[in-house]
Amino acid sequence: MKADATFQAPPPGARPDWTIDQGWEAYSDAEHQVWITLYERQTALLPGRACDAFLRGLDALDLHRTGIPDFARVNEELSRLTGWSVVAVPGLVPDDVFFDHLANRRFPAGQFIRKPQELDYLQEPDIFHDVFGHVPMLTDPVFADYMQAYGKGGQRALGFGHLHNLARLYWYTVEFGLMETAAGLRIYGAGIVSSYSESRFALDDPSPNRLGFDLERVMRTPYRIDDFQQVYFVVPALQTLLDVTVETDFAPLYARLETASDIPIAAIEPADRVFTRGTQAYANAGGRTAA
Ligand SMILES: C[C@H](O)[C@H](O)[C@H]1CNc2nc(N)[nH]c(=O)c2N1
Ligand SMILES: N[C@@H](Cc1ccccc1)C(=O)O
Ligand SMILES: [Fe+2]
Repeated sequence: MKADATFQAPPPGARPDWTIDQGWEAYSDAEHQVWITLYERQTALLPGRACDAFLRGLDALDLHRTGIPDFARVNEELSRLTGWSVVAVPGLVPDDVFFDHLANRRFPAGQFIRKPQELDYLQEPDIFHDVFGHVPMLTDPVFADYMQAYGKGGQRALGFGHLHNLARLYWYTVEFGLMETAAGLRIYGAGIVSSYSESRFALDDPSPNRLGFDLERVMRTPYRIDDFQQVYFVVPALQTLLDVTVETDFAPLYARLETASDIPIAAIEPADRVFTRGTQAYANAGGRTAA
């Protein structure tokens, strides 16, 4: 289901808000096995790589090794912790629908799971990316508030015609964010923690730039949806991310962005705080199509 302008009505069987029943009883043994394989690979890799909030959330929700989690069970704990819940959707939903869910502390998660032959690369977010990647962070009170604020900000950005700028903020934080900690850089972005290869690449590979997070800078930086990122942005703490985004009125920022040029994806600007000056070797060699 592509969330493009030609398909804005919910598919047959979905509710007006695009949600569907998870239908947990209907997952096959093979589908549960895909979850278990992915879960075990990631949980072996993530201690020392994912941030504490993610690892704590993973423990708290007990997204068990025994198969695809039942949203009803996850929601008991999640709603108790931060008032968030997970709702099932058929795939990508239109932007306004997505933001309405977030603004009401509902996270729309794909109901389907990837096929065993596509463990490592997906076009559309499946239940593993959405639930394993995103939901643990929603147990953190600060991140929980950030996601809700983002949903409200999304509604506002649509009104200003600046969703493309706000989408970059989501991409470089919620999906591909890194955090600076006393123990070193850690991952909090869902696109990284749910990926076996990128959870190593994002922290260890000499190729990508790793730069300090700056709101306007991020909103001027395009991103890649087809391969590992060429730049990651590092926040000092989740609280800092929440504070700057909530305290900044984006309206004047959007107005400035009308005339500001995009920053080339691999560029380093004089004002950037540089954690890693990447070689860009991976991207320059052609990325995943060359590998
Ligand atoms: C910009 C916006 O955040 C993005 O395009 C939305 C659209 N619809 C979505 N729908 C689902 N199910 N999951 C998503 O992450 C998104 N992302
Ligand atoms: N402060 C933003 C809203 C927002 C908050 C948090 C994250 C993203 C956006 C605005 O004025 O539009
Ligand atoms: Fe995602």
